[in-house]
Amino acid sequence: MSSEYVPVFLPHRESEVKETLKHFYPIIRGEKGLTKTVIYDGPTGTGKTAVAKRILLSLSEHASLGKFPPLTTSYVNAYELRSKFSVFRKIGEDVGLRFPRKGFSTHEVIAYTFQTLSRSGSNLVLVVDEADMLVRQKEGEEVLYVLTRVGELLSDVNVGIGLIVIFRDFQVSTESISNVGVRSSLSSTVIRFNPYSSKQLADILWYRVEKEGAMRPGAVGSEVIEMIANTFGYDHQRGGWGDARMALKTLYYAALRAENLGRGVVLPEDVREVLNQGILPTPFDEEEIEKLQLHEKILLLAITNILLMERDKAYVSIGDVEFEYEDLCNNYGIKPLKHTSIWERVQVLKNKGLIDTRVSSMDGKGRTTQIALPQVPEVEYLGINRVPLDVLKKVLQESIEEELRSAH
Ligand SMILES: Nc1ncnc2c1ncn2[C@@H]1O[C@H](COP(=O)(O)OP(=O)(O)OP(=O)(O)O)[C@@H](O)[C@H]1O
Repeated sequence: MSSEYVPVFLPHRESEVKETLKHFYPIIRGEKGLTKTVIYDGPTGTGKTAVAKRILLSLSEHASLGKFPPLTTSYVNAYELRSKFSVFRKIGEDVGLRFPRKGFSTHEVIAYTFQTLSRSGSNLVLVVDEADMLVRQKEGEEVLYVLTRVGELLSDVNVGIGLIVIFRDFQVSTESISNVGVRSSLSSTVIRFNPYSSKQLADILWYRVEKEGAMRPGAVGSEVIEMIANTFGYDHQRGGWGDARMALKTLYYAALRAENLGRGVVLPEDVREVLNQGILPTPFDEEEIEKLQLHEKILLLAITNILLMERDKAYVSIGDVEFEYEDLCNNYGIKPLKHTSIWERVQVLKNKGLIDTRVSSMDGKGRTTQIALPQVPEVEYLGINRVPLDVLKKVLQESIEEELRSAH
């Protein structure tokens, strides 16, 4: 049930898998000297990463059995690897090379990596996840530039590259790309991942329970599955999240509750309790929060603290957030970041779907950025619509303290 798990079965995403493979066919067949790019675009929890990772796993399994010409696969997460050097070092590692942190230039890492692939006659299928982060910086644009033009940039290299670039909001992200070459190389095939309907979420939950063996057979019934699927399913008229991650996490927490109470069966009551306490039906997934960098956690805690103090407000100003953030840094005994870095981190949190921002004009005083936490979806039959701020606060505090402890 972990977000990191790559499911074997991906119901309702068969056509996306098929379309990607069709596009990559020349690369899989061993053709050299070309890059085939596919863009995945869609909101959070719609299966983009799961599909991409499943494709990598299947391709590398087939290649290792000798069913295809040699093929290397690689996955990079642009959010976790924030520099051009780290991205290419990870690709190099997946190719089987080891680069120390110091001593190699980015260009050398790129050259060695692709020369090694070329010499071994292998093609590369690469996933670049969370690319929204990448294209915000010039360095990030360069990553895509290099990947789409390896053949031109390195004359002694002859490889075929299949590239999946994953965006949460492709249109908005590409507007910020300044390099015309990068922009045109991304104007290729775009596969759109739509939010899941209730019916689709129910299938996904059933597959996870029965086919992937996440739970003991009989531990969960259709009432529970439908309750969760209906809560998070997307509908054209009603809207909704359509997010499989939230649906799976809710089932997971409901099962944990049942287990803690010594019960072998998940009941609607467990689901209701999870939704009521707001343990998860928001993007505030503990696994996601753990992955944030220290200052992002502190910023999120600052936003949470202000919202807890001013419960009638939905939005807080970035100025207030900065004050609270500096106070927290002082309390934790660490140096706060400067204004522009804070701004960048706010964009990171926004990109991760952890906060919403809007720009408002303050009676002639100029424009200011306002920040909010996304709301829990309206769950009519439960009458809930609130963000679990105290839960979030506790998770953040524990995570920050743990990180500071382990740094000492
Ligand atoms: N069709 C599906 N079948 C089974 N599990 C799925 C399916 N779609 C998504 N999931 C599961 O839902 C969770 C979220 O999916 P995933 O991480 O792929 O979403 P995403 O679109 O990449 O989201 P994000 O933009 O937040 O990274 C994962 O645990 C994944 O395994």
